[in-house]
Amino acid sequence: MEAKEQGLLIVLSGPSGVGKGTVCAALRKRDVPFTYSISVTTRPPREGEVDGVNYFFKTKEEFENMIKRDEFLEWARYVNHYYGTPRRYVEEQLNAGRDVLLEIEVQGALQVKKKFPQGIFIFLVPPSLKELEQRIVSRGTESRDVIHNRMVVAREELEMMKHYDYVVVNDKVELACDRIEAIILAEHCKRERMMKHYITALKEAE
Ligand SMILES: Nc1nc2c(ncn2[C@@H]2O[C@H](COP(=O)(O)OP(=O)(O)O)[C@@H](O)[C@H]2O)c(=O)[nH]1
Ligand SMILES: Nc1ncnc2c1ncn2[C@@H]1O[C@H](COP(=O)(O)OP(=O)(O)O)[C@@H](O)[C@H]1O
Repeated sequence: MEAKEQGLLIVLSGPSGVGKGTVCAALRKRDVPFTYSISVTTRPPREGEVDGVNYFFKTKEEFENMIKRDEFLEWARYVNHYYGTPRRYVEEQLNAGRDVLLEIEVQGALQVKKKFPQGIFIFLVPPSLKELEQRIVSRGTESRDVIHNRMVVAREELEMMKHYDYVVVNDKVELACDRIEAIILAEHCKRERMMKHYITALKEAE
């Protein structure tokens, strides 16, 4: 008898500059078998970002047409730009039994929680707010004004931690990855998930 698991929807959020991108890149190197959803955004590409790899970069009009056609699982406006998760790819991957990781901000995560209450919601936090600002400054991709706006939003976002199932401190990247891997491993072993599959498998074997 084989207990085949369904894919898990994993949502990772956290304030700008906390290290979401860095931690996801480190998880990729570990060959953790996630499917990473690629978001659509109206934000201009940063140096080194590639269309279709980091994001699908679209105009405001293109984005708004995608909203009208109901092509997003969730979407939000964040610091003057639109960001959204294309629905179809995520649904296909979950149905194929693959875990899908969404790296999205809080408003979008709350929309996903309504549609997928069984999702796993992880909030990445910095060791301190001072360290957070330093990371955004040292990344060197944002102007002083944008950094100020992002710090204002970051303070509000930290309040939203209460909507998440898990909080992971990104003190050291490898430790943060260990924690995320541990959470996902444990979630795969959850009794209610396993029981559902065993009951299905038992019924099929009857
Ligand atoms: N709701 C939503 N947020 C997204 C999506 N893609 C990225 N984001 C979030 O948008 C915020 C800004 O992303 P970005 O401009 O790449 O900056 P950075 O993540 O701070 O480096 C981050 O909190 C991302 O997690 C998406 O598809 N939907
Ligand atoms: N654990 C960490 N310790 C020190 N610096 C980090 C850590 N995680 C990320 N950084 C640095 O912080 C900056 C912001 O990280 P990034 O992944 O771009 O954040 P986000 O995607 O959350 O906006 C980058 O310069 C990155 O190298």
